[in-house]
Amino acid sequence: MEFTKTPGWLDWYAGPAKPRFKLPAGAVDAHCHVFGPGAEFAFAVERKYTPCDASKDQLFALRDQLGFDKNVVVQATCHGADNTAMVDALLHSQGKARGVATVKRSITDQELQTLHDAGVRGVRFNFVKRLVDFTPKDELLEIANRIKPLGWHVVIYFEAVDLPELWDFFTRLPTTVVVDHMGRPDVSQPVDGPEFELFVKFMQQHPNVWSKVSCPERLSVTGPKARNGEQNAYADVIPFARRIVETFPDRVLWGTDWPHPNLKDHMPDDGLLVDFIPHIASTPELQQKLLVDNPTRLYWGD
Ligand SMILES: O=C(O)c1cc(C(=O)O)oc(=O)c1
Repeated sequence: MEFTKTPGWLDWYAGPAKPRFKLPAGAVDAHCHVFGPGAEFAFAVERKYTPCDASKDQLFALRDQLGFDKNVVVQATCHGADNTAMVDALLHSQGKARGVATVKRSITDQELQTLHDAGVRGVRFNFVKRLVDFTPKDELLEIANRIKPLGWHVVIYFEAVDLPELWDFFTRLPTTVVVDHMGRPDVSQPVDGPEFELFVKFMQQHPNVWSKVSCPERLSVTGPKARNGEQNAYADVIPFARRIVETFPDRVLWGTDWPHPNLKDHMPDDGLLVDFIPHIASTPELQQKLLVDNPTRLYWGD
């Protein structure tokens, strides 16, 4: 099938810099996606955007260029609950990729087992209204209870302003819960202001909650952008990510978010995004946990 990209769509950055920061051996890019290719893996009818293609081979080339060992491929909303493209990436990764799927309550036990055998270790629940239609909470809770015996976790994506309303639901989830992109804080507010304090409290009170300290390019208001060799990109996000890494060193993950869906302003150079990591995990010990130990435990623990 032929697809026309959403107007204004920014394609991923070709030819990223070799990072100056040398990733530790066994490092995992724990949040990235594949898009299609649309001609092979059609985008979902219910999608809210139509991206450029971003294939598994292009993802694996990026992995090698940046110096990562492995990937966690998260089902992108443009593929809805059709996990075929993501699973195809896992199956062609030679054990170097795990996945997070989107499933509906109609999924059978056999289908769940097939996803598990391919390398899926979690499901994603999305509450960002511009990306997905609403799914009833009882359906999500039912799914969470069904994936728990497989040893999977739940990945949640939401905006910081919605945390109060979603709190009761999140805290009822029976599995490990991984928050995408630090719950999307408004980084123009103080790092010790009420909004981010609520997120810290969420993690403090619930030891099953982890966070990805990813997507500075989405959260930053002031920049500077990770382009043209910039070594001090997204300065306004650093205090937020650093606080989470230093307070919860054993419950944090990092990912590129390649191919960076729905960016409006600029497309980062993924090599320079890797150079952002030492600003938020400032010691070799914190880097080892963030990039190797935590993702390996969560995704390759079995
Ligand atoms: O903020 C976004 O637009 C976004 C979208 C998706 C997706 O469409 O799956 O995933 C992300 O991690 C972030």
